Amino acid sequence: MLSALVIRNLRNASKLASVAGPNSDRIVNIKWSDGKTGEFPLIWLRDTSPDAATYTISPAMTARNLTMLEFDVEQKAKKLWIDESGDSLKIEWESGILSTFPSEWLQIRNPSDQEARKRRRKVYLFPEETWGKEEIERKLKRFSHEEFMKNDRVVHDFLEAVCIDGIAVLKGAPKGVKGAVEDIGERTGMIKRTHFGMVFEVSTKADASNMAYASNGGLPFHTDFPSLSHPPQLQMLHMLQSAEEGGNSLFVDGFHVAEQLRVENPEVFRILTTQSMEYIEEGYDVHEINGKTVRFDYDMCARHKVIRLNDEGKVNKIQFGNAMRSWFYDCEPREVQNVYRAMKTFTEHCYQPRNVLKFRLEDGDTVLWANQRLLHTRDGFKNAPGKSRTLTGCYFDWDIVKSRVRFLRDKLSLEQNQPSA
Ligand SMILES: C[N+](C)(C)CCCC(=O)O
Ligand SMILES: O=C(O)CCC(=O)C(=O)O
Ligand SMILES: [Fe+2]
Repeated sequence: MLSALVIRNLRNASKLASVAGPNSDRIVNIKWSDGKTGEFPLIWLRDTSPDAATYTISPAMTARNLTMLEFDVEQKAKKLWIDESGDSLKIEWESGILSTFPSEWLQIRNPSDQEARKRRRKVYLFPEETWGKEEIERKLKRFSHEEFMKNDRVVHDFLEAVCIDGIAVLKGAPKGVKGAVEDIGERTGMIKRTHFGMVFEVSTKADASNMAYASNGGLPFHTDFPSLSHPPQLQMLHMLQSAEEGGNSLFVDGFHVAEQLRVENPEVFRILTTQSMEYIEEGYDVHEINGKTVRFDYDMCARHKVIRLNDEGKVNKIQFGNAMRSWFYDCEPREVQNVYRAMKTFTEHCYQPRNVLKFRLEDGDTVLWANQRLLHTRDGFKNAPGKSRTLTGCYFDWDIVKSRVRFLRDKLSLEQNQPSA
């Protein structure tokens, strides 16, 4: 939707000076009075025309009315001109439709402006930098739980920090009171349910369904659920009862470790980005769903590369968990030794002091992080008599979290808000 901010900026947009074309490539050339220029494909102008015949824009929906089956991709303009005030480009199409493109509308979307394209790419909320210990200790963002619960701006800033830094902290929820995870979940969007329930509890339990529940020992660095083909993209933990000693939280930026390996150990990087690992998770978990205690049996199996690259060769996913790693290596037997060497080197990098963020969650603190980027763990702990270390937690997926960030940018007319249509 057009936010108040865009409307405000519209009044400040520089004037349109001239329009020429379309040329033989069906490009319309535009000049602004400040000297800026723009190349706009004619068919794109027809397709994105901000008028009610082209788009349905209501509070409940933003959607294109045109169908590709009926859309004439060769259609022509009858007439193109800049209105007298210089505020907008007008196009009258062969079909009779009249389009009006305000100057600011064209500036924001200018396809030949690299800055405009760069600005648009920020809408995906991808991280721009990875971190080591020093960087994250300097920039880790912490917010008040109470403020998060009542102030939308804090929800925005907290979730934005998680998108960019991969981790952020909420401090000081009422101590020892259950429900903080559910409350934060509601402010964030939709909790992602797993075979451990909507909200899980981490404490030492009999018949433990997971290593985190099995003892008060430390755990190895891992991402949660390499056993799933689509592991949750974010994880949250809230401290209900901290240990008397130990039980610290440790995090490492797996994207950072991967970039280190790319430079410092290319052979290990090659193996981890090409050889997939299989993970299994077989057992059952007993938890409550809608007030009923249920036993959920599972036999999960999935395979991933420890480091996944996107089409441009950028690191975009990390999956590793030694407890669930299976026995199967889909490669020649003589290659297996080097696969183990690679996993070992990767793990050693995760533990290097230059990479590790370590802090203690106090009672009432919550941490939310990117589960397909950061590896996490805890160190061993000792409980005070009668006080068993207990956390609650849940998972989210990026679409929901990022949707909330964009929604709040629009609702609060923040500078980072971007148009949908
Ligand atoms: C924390 N818990 C038990 C809900 C899930 C752990 C998933 C994993 O160990 O990969
Ligand atoms: O006990 C902890 O602090 C974390 C345990 C863990 O790895 C998890 O809950 O996923
Ligand atoms: Fe975990």
